[in-house]
Amino acid sequence: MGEQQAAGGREPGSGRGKRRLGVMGGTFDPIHHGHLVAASEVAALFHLDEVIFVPTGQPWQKSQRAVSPAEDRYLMTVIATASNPQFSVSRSDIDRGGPTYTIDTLRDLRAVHGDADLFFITGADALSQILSWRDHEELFSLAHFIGVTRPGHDLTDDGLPKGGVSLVEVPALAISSTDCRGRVAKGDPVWYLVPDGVVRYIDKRQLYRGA
Ligand SMILES: Nc1ncnc2c1ncn2[C@@H]1O[C@H](COP(=O)(O)OP(=O)(O)OP(=O)(O)O)[C@@H](O)[C@H]1O
Ligand SMILES: O=C(O)c1ccc[n+]([C@@H]2O[C@H](COP(=O)([O-])O)[C@@H](O)[C@H]2O)c1
Repeated sequence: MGEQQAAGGREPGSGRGKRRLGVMGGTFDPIHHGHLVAASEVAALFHLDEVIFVPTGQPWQKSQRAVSPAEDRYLMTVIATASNPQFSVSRSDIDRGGPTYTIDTLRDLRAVHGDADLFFITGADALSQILSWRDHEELFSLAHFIGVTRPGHDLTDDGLPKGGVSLVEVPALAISSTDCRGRVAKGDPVWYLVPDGVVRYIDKRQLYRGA
């Protein structure tokens, strides 16, 4: 485990006294322990003051399937992060409306958080697609990107701007939201794959029964 590479041989933004904010964007349908471990590990390695989880409004690259209502995904994210004082949740992508683009997420956060250093945390699968994201050339001027290992996906920064991305190995948890939804649909347990409160919320709202 540990950081494989940090831009310029040191952690970006360190020693400048600015707030260091992690941004963990995701559809979180549902949020699971893979997301939480990734955020926690990056927060420790990069000395982040806070990690802001940002549930997507409309994830345009997931349009081939029905995504659960944004309010359910938002509330599950709040429940999952509530016990960690370093974690918070933003409604920015949900309240903006329309398809969610990370360029807008980062612009909104920059407007609210002034001159803080932003660190966008993303999994190996998402990192490999980043050149297909809207305005990807500008993304790297707004935040430093941290790609984390994810079982089944190679972690590589091939083709990405030098200095714009750090690669980090986190404890591997072979959990995906797709798998969690499939398990609920089959009546299999999701205890310990997602936080206890999220298990209860899924049950209360009868989510994923027909997934
Ligand atoms: N087990 C995991 N380990 C590390 N990173 C993960 C893991 N699961 C998801 N991520 C990362 O978290 C971010 C948000 O993920 P997302 O909400 O799409 O979850 P997901 O499990 O990939 O969902 P789905 O299975 O529905 O595609 C992405 O950058 C993704 O790569
Ligand atoms: O900006 C884009 O064009 C873009 C395209 C695909 C995904 N993203 C972001 O990547 C993060 C993970 O997305 P997802 O769909 O894997 O949950 C989330 O914050 C998305 O908004 C962003």
